[in-house]
Amino acid sequence: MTLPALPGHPHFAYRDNALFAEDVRASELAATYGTPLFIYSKTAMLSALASYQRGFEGRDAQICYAMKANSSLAVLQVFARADCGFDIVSGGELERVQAAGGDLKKVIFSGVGKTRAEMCQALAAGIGCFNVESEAELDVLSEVAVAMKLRAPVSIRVNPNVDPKTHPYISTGLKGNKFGVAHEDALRIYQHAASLEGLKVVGIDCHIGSQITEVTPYLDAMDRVLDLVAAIEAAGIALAHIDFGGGLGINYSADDMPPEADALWRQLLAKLDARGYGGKKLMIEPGRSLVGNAGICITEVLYLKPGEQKNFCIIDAAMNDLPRPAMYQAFHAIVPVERAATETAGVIYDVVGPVCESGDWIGRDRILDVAAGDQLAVMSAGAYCMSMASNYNTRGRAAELLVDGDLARLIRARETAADTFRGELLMP
Ligand SMILES: Cc1ncc(COP(=O)(O)O)c(C=O)c1O
Ligand SMILES: N[C@@H](CCCC[NH3+])C(=O)O
Repeated sequence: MTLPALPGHPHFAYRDNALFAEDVRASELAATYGTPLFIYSKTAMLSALASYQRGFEGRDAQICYAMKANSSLAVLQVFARADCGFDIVSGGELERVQAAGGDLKKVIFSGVGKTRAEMCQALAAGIGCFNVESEAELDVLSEVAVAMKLRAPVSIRVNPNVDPKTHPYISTGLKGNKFGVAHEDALRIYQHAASLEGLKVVGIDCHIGSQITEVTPYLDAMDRVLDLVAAIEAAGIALAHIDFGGGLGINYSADDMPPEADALWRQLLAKLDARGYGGKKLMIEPGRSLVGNAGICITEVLYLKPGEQKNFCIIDAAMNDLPRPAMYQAFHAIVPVERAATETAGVIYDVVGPVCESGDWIGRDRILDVAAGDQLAVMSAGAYCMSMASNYNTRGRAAELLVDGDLARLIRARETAADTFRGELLMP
């Protein structure tokens, strides 16, 4: 049996057949903290960030980490300390930025359904920009700001109608998606925004989708957005910044080969320069590409269940911990935490969790050489795993660790059952 290469994980590697997270042996962490267990590498996060920073060297650019990818406080702290802003989508995320010590002036607030209460909260906090997604939202935001005797800094999310060539559930910039305003309506809506008393137009933004592995959709979206910038500024509305969103993919397997962030931005900046907008302030909102390959989830094999059609490898992590396979048929590599010294043929398994749903699978048709009690690592689990985790089947959410060199720190305690029903009340 040929063991799969670890896709894109320089900070999670085997040493003498034992998987290490930076300089810490994963099996030792699992023995101390139990499973399922998320382990993040701080170095991996900072090196992913460094690729963007290299790409933007010498430019006026602000990286706003899209914290929906992983909003654990210690993860936010890593990015806040590295001078990042944050892209948020709820008042709850704003409170997380505050709790992690982030700079509120570097916060941008995206999302199609901001409530008045969230607008008040964000205005009072003094965030940097509201990325507004509809004309109706502009009117409400202006009203809320006027009532608070403030002016809300706004950018309007335009929908460039570009196919990002990714899973349909995570493409966002096509006609028919709920996000942003249509390209052809954008100028009129900007003129409306500029006329509202409670608003100050500061920028324009777009975000075309997630797990994008090609450069062309970005180049096309940039052209479409720059066409609008020209038209909006010709109408007398100045745009201080352009925000190109997030979306850059990671390599979950050898089939996904996205460009490096610095290489992507070299091409995008060349276009920006060629079109005469190289001096504009730039913003981006990367999520997955900063944290996705900086995390793994360690799980224990509970049972092996041979079957006529399928063999099942039942693990203690489930769709409530790792929802991406159930939601998008997403692929995560699954590898042994301690490899056998000699290779065997292995057996083909569907790797499934204990949740009562047929959709509760983590990997299909995986060749594994495992026994009950062994540990497996689900790779590329830093993004959209813990942040989308649930308590379905009254399963407490997993513990999380942050590793930095040979130091591992608990950054989230494992949830107990009592944690999951705190706040629930019995009838008198
Ligand atoms: C508005 C917005 N910005 C940024 C992101 C981050 O995307 P990604 O994690 O693909 O970089 C998303 C999620 O797709 C988003 O909806
Ligand atoms: N949750 C998705 C990405 C959604 C991006 C948010 N707009 C995923 O895991 O791939």
